[in-house]
Amino acid sequence: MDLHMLLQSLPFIKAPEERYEIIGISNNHQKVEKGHLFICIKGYSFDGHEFAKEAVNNGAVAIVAERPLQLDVPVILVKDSKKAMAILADAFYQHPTQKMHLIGITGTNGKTTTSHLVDSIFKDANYSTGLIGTINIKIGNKVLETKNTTPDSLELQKVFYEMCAEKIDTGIMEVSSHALVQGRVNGCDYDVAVFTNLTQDHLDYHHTMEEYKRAKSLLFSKLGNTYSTKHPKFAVLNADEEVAELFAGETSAHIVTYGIEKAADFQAVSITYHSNGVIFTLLSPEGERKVHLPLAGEFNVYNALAAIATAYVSKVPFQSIIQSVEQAEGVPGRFELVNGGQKFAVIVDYAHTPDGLENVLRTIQQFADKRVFCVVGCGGDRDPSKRPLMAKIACKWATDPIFTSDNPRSEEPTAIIEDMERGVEGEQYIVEPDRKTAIERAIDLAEEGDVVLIAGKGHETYQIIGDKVHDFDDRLISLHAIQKK
Ligand SMILES: CC(=O)N[C@H]1[C@@H](OP(=O)(O)OP(=O)(O)OC[C@H]2O[C@@H](n3ccc(=O)[nH]c3=O)[C@H](O)[C@@H]2O)O[C@H](CO)[C@@H](O)[C@@H]1O[C@H](C)C(=O)N[C@@H](C)C(=O)N[C@H](CCC(=O)O)C(=O)O
Ligand SMILES: Nc1ncnc2c1ncn2[C@@H]1O[C@H](COP(=O)(O)OP(=O)(O)OP(=O)(O)O)[C@@H](O)[C@H]1O
Ligand SMILES: N[C@H](CCC[C@H](N)C(=O)O)C(=O)O
Ligand SMILES: [Mg+2]
Repeated sequence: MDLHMLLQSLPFIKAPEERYEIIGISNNHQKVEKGHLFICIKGYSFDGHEFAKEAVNNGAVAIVAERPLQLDVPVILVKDSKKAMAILADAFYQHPTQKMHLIGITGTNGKTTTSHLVDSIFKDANYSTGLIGTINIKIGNKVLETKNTTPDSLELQKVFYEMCAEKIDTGIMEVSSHALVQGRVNGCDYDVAVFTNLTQDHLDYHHTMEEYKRAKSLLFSKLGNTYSTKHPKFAVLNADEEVAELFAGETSAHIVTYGIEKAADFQAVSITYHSNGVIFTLLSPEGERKVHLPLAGEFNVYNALAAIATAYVSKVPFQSIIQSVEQAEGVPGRFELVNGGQKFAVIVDYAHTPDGLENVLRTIQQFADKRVFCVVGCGGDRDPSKRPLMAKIACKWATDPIFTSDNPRSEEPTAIIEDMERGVEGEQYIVEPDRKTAIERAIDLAEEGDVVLIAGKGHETYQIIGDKVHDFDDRLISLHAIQKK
């Protein structure tokens, strides 16, 4: 694309007089190829401006920067290069999200599960979908690995461009609070924005719940307020969450609600819980309907309601929605049962927040008749204030809590466990910092009728200790332990 044409998307920018053909955009100097535009981002760990020279050596023909740089190629100065990157990426990839139906899902817990439910509903109704989230990115049948739940604007718009090329009609994505604050989703033209819930997490980054709430609200405040040729827009909100009212007030989109406790457009009543699922009556604009959800736990009723409402406002036929929800498959690492022929249940679950852990343990309580083992740790370099809370919840709901490591990252594993122990004075628990040994211990101790919950890492196939990434999969390790037993 011609640089002049590309820069038209940024107002008040002085473009160089010469003409340059831009064949790609990069914000990492290692990914720069000949003919690229390099965007200097001042990040949390590095300052991209310091790599501008190397980017030029690697073939960059122009630079976008926040401060003047002495280089042999044109330097285009902007006030905020992260914001500029989102605008340029959207323009370079020809505004891909304006060409598809786009669904964004935010909230502390349930984004991955809800997005998978929405994805299968659309697929079952013969839509062609793209899915972006924690586990991976899917473009039709193609699967891409990803570092973040929500990629940066450059990667994101490129993925949407590829989706358009593959004739994907519906994009479904998880939108993290980090992404909202960092403008990774600027330029995304959402049709439906979905809110799951808000409970404590990420206070290391957002500092206060007020700030965290404000971050989440951005998905709704921006919905329907930007220029878009796609109408109508919908905000799908959890009526049982206090902040939903605030989000409703901030958007000009249509509001659709779902919930259990309060009256809502899509409400579940007469709920009965079983070990392998939930049966409820759905009250909806289409009338009353009994639903057999094959996923356990009240939290999955919320996820299913959010998915049903999202598909409904997207005009997927109601009959098809319900049929699909009733055949829902579990999401990897979410309440995933490990079966090695043993006489006790082993569940691997991605619960890594106080609310997530409490929900999953409460769900287990509904069917457990004997002991409940809970192997749990907390991630390093993440919100330390959730550590004592998660330990307390483990001791409240499990008969046999075992505190261990999650991904310690740069922190000392025993120091993280000490933080956890501050929440549980006088309680009975086992400490085993080595996660593999902790899992083996729980499985070794478990007897017929017991339940072993292995929480926190779900689908992850690695463990980060220091800056080393080791192969580690809770599901494989527990399966081997069962087989050894
Ligand atoms: C704290 C945080 O959010 N960091 C994110 C941020 O990185 P950053 O701005 O700090 O980038 P940086 O590493 O300082 O680099 C700055 C610039 O220099 C460039 N650079 C850097 C090094 C080099 O050798 N050459 C070079 O050109 C980089 O490409 C970049 O353009 O922007 C990057 C691109 O978007 C993200 O990958 C990165 O996520 C890190 C890996 C991370 O762990 N983030 C977590 C906290 C996160 O975002 N989590 C949420 C999910 C949370 C949830 O559960 O809800 C997520 O969406 O994943
Ligand atoms: N609606 C919900 N409310 C509360 N807890 C939930 C809900 N849905 C799932 N959980 C719990 O939270 C864990 C994570 O669920 P899921 O992966 O769907 O959330 P997420 O929002 O995508 O998380 P992340 O922010 O890490 O990507 C699950 O394993 C389960 O224990
Ligand atoms: N998206 C979350 C995932 C946490 C998963 C847990 N296993 C950990 O590493 O803390 C985060 O980055 O905070
Ligand atoms: Mg997720």
